[in-house]
Amino acid sequence: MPDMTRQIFKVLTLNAIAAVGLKRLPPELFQIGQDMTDPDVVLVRSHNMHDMHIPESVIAIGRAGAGTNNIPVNRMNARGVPVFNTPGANANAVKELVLAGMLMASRNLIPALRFVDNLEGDDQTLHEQVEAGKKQFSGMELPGRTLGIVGLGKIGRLLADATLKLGMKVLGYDPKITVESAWSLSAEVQKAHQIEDLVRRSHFISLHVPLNDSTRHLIDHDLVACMQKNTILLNFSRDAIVDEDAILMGIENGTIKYYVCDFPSRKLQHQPAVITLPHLGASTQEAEENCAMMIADQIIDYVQNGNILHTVNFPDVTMERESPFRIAVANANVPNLLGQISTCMANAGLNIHNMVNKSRGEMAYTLVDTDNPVPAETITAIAGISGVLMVRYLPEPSFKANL
Ligand SMILES: NC(=O)c1ccc[n+]([C@@H]2O[C@H](COP(=O)([O-])OP(=O)(O)OC[C@H]3O[C@@H](n4cnc5c(N)ncnc54)[C@H](O)[C@@H]3O)[C@@H](O)[C@H]2O)c1
Ligand SMILES: O=C(O)[C@H](O)COP(=O)(O)O
Repeated sequence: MPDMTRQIFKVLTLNAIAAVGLKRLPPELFQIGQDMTDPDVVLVRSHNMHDMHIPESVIAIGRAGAGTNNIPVNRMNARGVPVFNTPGANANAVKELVLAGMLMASRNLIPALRFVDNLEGDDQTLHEQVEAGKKQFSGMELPGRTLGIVGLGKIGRLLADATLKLGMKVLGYDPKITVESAWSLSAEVQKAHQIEDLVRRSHFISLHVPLNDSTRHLIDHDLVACMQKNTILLNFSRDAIVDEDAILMGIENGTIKYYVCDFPSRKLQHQPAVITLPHLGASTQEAEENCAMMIADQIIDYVQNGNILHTVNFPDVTMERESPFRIAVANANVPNLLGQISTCMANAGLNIHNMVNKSRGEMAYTLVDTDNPVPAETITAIAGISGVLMVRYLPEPSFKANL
């Protein structure tokens, strides 16, 4: 059970988080460092946390970015620790880099640059070689071409809007599309019912799905075999969304003209038809600052009020403060747990002022405001209920001093 008398929360940063975000964490409440023992909160970007010991003191992990495949979310589920991320905060940066990737590929810009770099002789000779050599880099234009977007979330939708404005036809595939995404998706995006259908009909294919068990090697030999000749495939999601052997086979047999991605690997290095960037998708000042500010605000609200917005393992649960006394409970989503929590509170003679309970998959989360202070024994009793994963008592600061 977290230490409820703690006045200062220790924040361990595993990557550089933009200063403008860290500054939002009030110094009277948060102590921030890269080398922090027993942290309460971990802030991270792409640092791989899978092999890391995550101390029992941790009550939240904040990913300043979108992908959480570098975080052991299942392990955190078992401990009732929410894993926050910042959906959309870096989406424009990725969209712009995908557009750059499409243009680099459609106009053969990388081999063209290499060609110019290797020219020798005086200006006159250079000029002659340029005019004689440029035809090998003749490209194609985007209007009228079809872009297939796999994953119509924050990035996929922005990319759809931008490419429609460039005159492209856009096909979309997303069997798990959210209601919010569907509402904000342009009506001009045509729906592909199967990914094979999208792949067959697209000149460009761009991947914008999270990496998980169902998307690992989504682009495999079978799907590459469905592609048109000279397809341009863009992957700014994660390396393992594609089977690199299938990509290299597709390049060899002329199915894939370019594979443009953000994830270098030994297999892909020095392949002329592969354009690899060093994981630059979210590396703009704007995206880094947006992510840092968003994650800081979410963490402050969670630490102080128990409110949860934008995690990958908890339901969104927020409740306005109407009373100074609040408990937050993360528990397994099984019958009768709420009843047992209420019983503990009734046993202490506590009147419930307001309460909200939501579940997401196997995780449930409850906020309860009471009219009176919650005794330490009641918190201990709730923590002892089988299935309760984490309990926090969150009195408003002036009441906390009395704990
Ligand atoms: N290169 C970078 O620097 C960079 C930056 C940001 C995000 N990313 C990656 O891009 C991914 C997407 O980011 P986002 O902000 O758009 O996330 P998002 O959660 O807003 O969108 C992901 C979409 O993928 C859909 N999806 C899930 N499984 C699918 C499947 N099997 N087939 C088709 N669609 C599926 C979801 O329904 C959702 O709409 C992130 O998870 C991250 O891995 C990379
Ligand atoms: O998923 C993401 O948000 C991106 O991959 C960005 O990663 P980064 O924060 O390490 O640049």
